[in-house]
Parts: sequence; C-alpha cells; structure tokens
Amino acid sequence: MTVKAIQHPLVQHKLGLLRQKDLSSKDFRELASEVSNLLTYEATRDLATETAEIKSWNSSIIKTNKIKGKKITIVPILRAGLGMLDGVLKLIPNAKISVVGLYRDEETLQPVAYFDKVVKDVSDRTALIVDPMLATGGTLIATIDLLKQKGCTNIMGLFLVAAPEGIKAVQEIHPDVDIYTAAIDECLNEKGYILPGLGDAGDKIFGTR
Ligand SMILES: O=P(O)(O)OC[C@H]1O[C@H](OP(=O)(O)OP(=O)(O)O)[C@H](O)[C@@H]1O
Ligand SMILES: O=c1cc[nH]c(=O)[nH]1
Ligand SMILES: [Mg+2]
Repeated sequence: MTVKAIQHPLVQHKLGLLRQKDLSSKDFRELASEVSNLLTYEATRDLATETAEIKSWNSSIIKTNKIKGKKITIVPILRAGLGMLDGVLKLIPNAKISVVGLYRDEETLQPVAYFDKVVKDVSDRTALIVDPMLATGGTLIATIDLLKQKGCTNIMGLFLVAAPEGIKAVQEIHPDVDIYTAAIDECLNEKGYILPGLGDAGDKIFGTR
C-alpha cells in the first residue's frame, strides 16, 4: 500500500486556507476543488502509457504517448465527496462516475450505507474514491468492501485530510489500496473528528450545520 501525503507548495498553501475558521461555503468549495485537482495530478503520476501513432500538423506520422490499459471510474462518497468531484473531473473529464452514499452514525461512528450506483464494468476499471475526510476509516473500508464485492481489483483513494488511526485501519484490512492525501493530521478527538482537521467537511460544502 502506498500512502502519500502530497507536499507540493500549492497543496499545502491551499490546505492552510481550508483550515481557517469561518470560511464561507463558496471559499471552502473552491479550495476543496483546487486541492482535489492537484491531488489528482499527483495520484495519476504513475499511470502506464503506451505509444500511439498520429498524423501531425504537417501530415507526417509521429509517435505520441497515451494512457494505457484500465480506464478510471471516480467514486465520490456522498455527500462530502461531491465537493471533490469537479476538481478531479477537470483532469479526467471522460471518467465514468460511480456514486456511493454512506454517512457516519454520530454515536457509534459506524458507517451506514444508503445508496450505490456503480458502473457495470467496474471490474475493468481503476476506482478512484474521493472523500475529503478519512477519519476512523470505517467509511472507506465499507466503500472498498462494496467495490471489491462488485469485482473491482484496482482501487485508490484521494482525501484532503487523513487521520493516522484511519490509515492504519484501512491498511490492515485493504493493504492493496493506495491513499493520496494533502495531509496526515495528528489524531481523532473523542467524537471522531480529525485534529487539527477541517471540521465537518460535508456541512461546510453544503452549508448545513
Ligand atoms: O473515516 P470515518 O470515521 O468513517 O469518517 C469519514 C466520513 O465522515 C464524513 O462523512 P459524513 O458521515 O459526515 O457524511 P456527509 O458526507 O453526508 O456529511 C466524511 O466525508 C467521510 O465520509
Ligand atoms: O473530522 C472529520 C471527521 C469525519 N467527518 C468530517 O467531516 N470531519
Ligand atoms: Mg458530514
């Protein structure tokens, strides 16, 4: 399993802005989208390429590179994952989208699944899960379980902020899944919120409280 905290200055700068108290939903959405875009760039760095021949501007035949093999399905986890979707789609505009809906029970912190619409050919695709927060890891583990049950074998996850506890939990159960995040934070508080974290990302993106 690769766990990569992206140190790029633009990512770190924008993450710092995201952490500010009293950020408007508009600003939170814009920054979440921009960081997601940059995380996508990093997470796709090692995709295999192959040579293709094309007719160039003066009609000569030249060799170019194109992405090889498995295509991608983006998997936003409702609700908060929707806040990352447009940033990812800007770089992978032709990706199919598989939506899953899970929320975390506030008392038990256990994930509750309420929706899934996964592309039929998910077994032929790389699944790119997007969710701003990886806290206890329960939501991510349940999402990976669901994708694997449907035949998906190649799975990566993009997060704005991840907690060490959640990364460890996912690593133990799904060691084959790669994780890309803008930050690995310190810990979870007694309510399962990441510290220093971002607060409730879903509420910030949707303006609910
Ligand atoms: O790692 P975990 O402990 O499972 O927590 C992480 C989950 O919690 C948040 O969703 P939330 O339950 O708040 O739902 P929402 O997106 O609808 O706000 C977050 O977006 C993750 O999906
Ligand atoms: O810190 C956290 C943990 C779970 N979900 C959030 O939105 N924030
Ligand atoms: Mg929420």
